[in-house]
Amino acid sequence: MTLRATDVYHAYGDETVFEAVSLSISPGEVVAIIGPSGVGKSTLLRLLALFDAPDDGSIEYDGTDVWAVGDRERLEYRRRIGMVFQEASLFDASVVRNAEYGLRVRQSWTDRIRHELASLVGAENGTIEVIDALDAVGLADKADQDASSLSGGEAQRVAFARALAYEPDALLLDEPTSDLDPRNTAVLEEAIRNARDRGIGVAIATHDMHQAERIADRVAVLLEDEIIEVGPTETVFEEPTDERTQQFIDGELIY
Ligand SMILES: Nc1ncnc2c1ncn2[C@@H]1O[C@H](COP(=O)(O)OP(=O)(O)OP(=O)(O)O)[C@@H](O)[C@H]1O
Repeated sequence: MTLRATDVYHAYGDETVFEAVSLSISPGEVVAIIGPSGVGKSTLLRLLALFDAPDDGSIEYDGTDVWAVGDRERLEYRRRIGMVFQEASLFDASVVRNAEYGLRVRQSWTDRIRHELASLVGAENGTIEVIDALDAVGLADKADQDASSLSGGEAQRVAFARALAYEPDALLLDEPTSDLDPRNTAVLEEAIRNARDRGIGVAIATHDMHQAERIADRVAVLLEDEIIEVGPTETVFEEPTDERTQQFIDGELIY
């Protein structure tokens, strides 16, 4: 499913965040959104995830203006999106209970059928999708552990598994590794690549330029109310068309 923001204007009260932002995320690509703190990266992800409606412009999923359809249809679209925030925000329950939360919200099969199928393939502590998702972040062996006993990095990996478990069409990631050490970051980056390779479209807001270089297919630079540049990662980092992009990457553009 292709997500697209077209000429989106958004403000909080009198404070304009951006004027006319356009960005698309296609199936099977990772798009990194970079830019200074407070420029609106999280806001853009929230708009793409349908948490908030844009004040002007449109958000389209596969060409459908999702704020022009009814609430029920929009909810169906919303369920096709997985979102991961900077904070894992897990429930006080086991790892597997946390990881299966999104799936429960979306599920169309009964628990019993899912668990029966899971037990057929030897995944006794959860459904197939949940065990797969926990496996993708290297935590299948901790499925029955209390989430409260996890490290911050492991908790964030469970939050990613929770988003992955119900097989979303797109993943929107808001600085998901900003509090993580290099090892946990590497595990999540590998899981992001694998999700991309399975056809999931990924948008990630990040302050880590090296991370953007490592995992993004395209990079969008958000600055001064607009996206000043968007293009293939190598082009944006090696031969940016806007001199402010180079200044930002070099750390010379401070807001
Ligand atoms: N709920 C809100 N109410 C009012 N203002 C808000 C709200 N959320 C964000 N803002 C403001 O909108 C602007 C953009 O915030 P946003 O969090 O989208 O930026 P960001 O680029 O993600 O920042 P960071 O990199 O620090 O996470 C900021 O000036 C912020 O203070």
